[in-house]
Amino acid sequence: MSFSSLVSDIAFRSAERDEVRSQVSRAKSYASTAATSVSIAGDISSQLHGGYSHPLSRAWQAERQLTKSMLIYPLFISDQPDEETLIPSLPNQHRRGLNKVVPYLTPLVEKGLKSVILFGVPVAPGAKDALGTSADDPKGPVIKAIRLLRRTFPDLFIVADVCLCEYTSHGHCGILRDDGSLNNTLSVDRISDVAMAYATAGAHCVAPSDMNDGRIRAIKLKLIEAGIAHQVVLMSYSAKFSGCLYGPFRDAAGSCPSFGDRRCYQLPPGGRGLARRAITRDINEGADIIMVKPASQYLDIISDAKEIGKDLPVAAYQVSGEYAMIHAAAKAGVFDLRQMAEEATQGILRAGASIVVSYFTPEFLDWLSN
Ligand SMILES: NCc1[nH]cc(CCC(=O)O)c1CC(=O)O
Ligand SMILES: [Zn+2]
Ligand SMILES: [Zn+2]
Repeated sequence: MSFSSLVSDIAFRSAERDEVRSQVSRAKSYASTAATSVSIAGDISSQLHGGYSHPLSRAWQAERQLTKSMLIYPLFISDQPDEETLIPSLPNQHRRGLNKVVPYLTPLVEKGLKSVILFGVPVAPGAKDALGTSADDPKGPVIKAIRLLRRTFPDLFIVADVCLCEYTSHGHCGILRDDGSLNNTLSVDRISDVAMAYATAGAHCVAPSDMNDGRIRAIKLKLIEAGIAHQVVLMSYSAKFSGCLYGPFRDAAGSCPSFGDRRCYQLPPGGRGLARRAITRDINEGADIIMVKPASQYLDIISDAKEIGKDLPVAAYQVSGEYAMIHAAAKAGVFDLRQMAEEATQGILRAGASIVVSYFTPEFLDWLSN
């Protein structure tokens, strides 16, 4: 150290010491009058930095820390057993046939993967019709995958997404009337049959994402009637908003509607009140878990869900568009991928979720220690 820098260092230190001394004396005099003065007490409590000066004390600031058991990983199961196709708009994610799924999952399960959610992708010609018949085909990809995964990975928690859009020729999430609108009664009947087929095949959890009115009640009643309600979790996509964030998923699942859109059954992005009503309704109809989707654009809805359903776990689906956006921005040098993935997830947990459906799950298995 040169003489001049030593001098300035000493000067700095003594200035620092003076500052500390004056802080202490200020704090003492404030403390003696604190009982009578709110603003003075406020000055003492303005000293926050000490509370999070260590990595551990920083971690303690979060109500919930992400752990591997909070993550559900979405899988696209093709009806072509040997298929393994990269989905261009969904970085690093593939459509896989049954023969490719187990080799892919084995190392992930070893790293602590706890749960997957299954989406069927029928690509065989003629696999789609107006009623979505292939959704609960016992030889279809989802039912076969449920059985295979239960057998191969006894500790893996299997969620089956329940919807018709991947299986209908028109790509809508239910059965249509002649005028192209959803026939709610027929749709609910069909959706609840599909949920039952997945539950009987061994899914630990069925998750209807169709947004037809009354499907939670219908599914719960069928589960009760069949005597399996005690062993199947019913997770409702209660607050599912329409918008532009499902694009890559629709590429992956081939479920883009052939006409119209999903605005009549998915919620309008501004519909906070409607979301609250849907959440309340689904709780009353027997949902065990409430899901909000998308996640980062709807953090207020996640927090509403936690407030309305105090006694239920809340799940958030960080959807394909959110995931693709983070990848694109990271690639453009806007931020570091890992840091953003962690920050987005932290926001989702902070809002009130304790379950996160995320395409980042394989990365988190590497990044997390528990
Ligand atoms: N009912 C279909 C369904 N189930 C899950 C997603 C979206 C998941 C994602 O974007 O990652 C969708 C898309 C949609 O409603 O079009
Ligand atoms: Zn679906
Ligand atoms: Zn659907």
